[in-house]
Amino acid sequence: MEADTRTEVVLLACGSFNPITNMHMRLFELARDYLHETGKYKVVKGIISPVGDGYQKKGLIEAYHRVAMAVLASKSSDWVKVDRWESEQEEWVETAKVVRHHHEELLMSGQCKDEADHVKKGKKRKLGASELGVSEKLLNTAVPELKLLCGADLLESFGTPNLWKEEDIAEIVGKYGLVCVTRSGSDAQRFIYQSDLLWKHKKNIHLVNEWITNDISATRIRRALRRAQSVKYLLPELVLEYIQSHNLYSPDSEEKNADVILAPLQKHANLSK
Ligand SMILES: Nc1ncnc2c1ncn2[C@@H]1O[C@H](COP(=O)(O)OP(=O)(O)OP(=O)(O)O)[C@@H](O)[C@H]1O
Ligand SMILES: NC(=O)c1ccc[n+]([C@@H]2O[C@H](COP(=O)(O)O)[C@@H](O)[C@H]2O)c1
Ligand SMILES: [Zn+2]
Repeated sequence: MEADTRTEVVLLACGSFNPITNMHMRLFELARDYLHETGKYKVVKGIISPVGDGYQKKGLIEAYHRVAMAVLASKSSDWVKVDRWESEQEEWVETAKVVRHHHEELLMSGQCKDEADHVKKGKKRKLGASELGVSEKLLNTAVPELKLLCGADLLESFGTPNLWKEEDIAEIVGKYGLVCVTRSGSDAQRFIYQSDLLWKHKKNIHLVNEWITNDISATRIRRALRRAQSVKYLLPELVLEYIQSHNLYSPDSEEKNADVILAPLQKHANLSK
């Protein structure tokens, strides 16, 4: 049998997930199909990372509810999991830092696996310098690549003044890579063409076309809920039951952070002063 030479990939999606929708789950499926069809990649895991309360977006309900709903949504997937780390940070964390955190986690788990393999095979001993070199090389080849998964609106938000730091964008697209799913109202291709930085790293930006267009948005779902309109079939049934049993999304909850400036805008505006 031929060895599988495809590069393993972990997909990380950052966002409010306020609440998580069927489209959020579909992003992962679309991205995986796309990467598999290139013949070069094998997607091994998807991570949903809900943003922390410190993001201070208007209408953003508590992280523990958003995480709980994401966990319920991920029950229907055997490869997409929720990670709480970002949601548990008191202050808002730049996405580049979140990506870095997960990359470190991947490196660590690679190390542990290596360590575990040695223990399993009764090889628990100190490695010599030359062996260490070999084992480090093995380690590097074994660690999957981490890519940020997003919709085209998030990519286009790179152009909003004071929202993203140039060096963060450069790190995300240059060092890790982006998988971006088309979204109606956005023109990702044109946006990449118009940005020198994104153009430079275009090989690292995978644009995925959603042919079965479906512009479900969390904002519209919250709006329908406030108006007591049905949102059935737009989000997982378990998520809908959770929303109903906890009475989430009311006119009051939509007013949360109404008078507050979004954390990245606050942070980066202060830096540029
Ligand atoms: N219908 C969609 N098509 C493509 N990408 C999407 C879609 N809905 C969400 N995304 C992507 O999912 C990620 C998380 O999005 P987010 O939590 O902001 O959801 P949203 O539906 O855009 O919510 P909101 O309306 O509150 O902004 C982002 O990268 C966003 O671009
Ligand atoms: N500079 C940055 O790192 C930066 C700026 C704006 C949004 N984001 C992230 O993008 C995502 C956007 O989510 P929303 O579309 O729900 O606002 C969040 O995860 C947020 O943390 C990152
Ligand atoms: Zn959004």
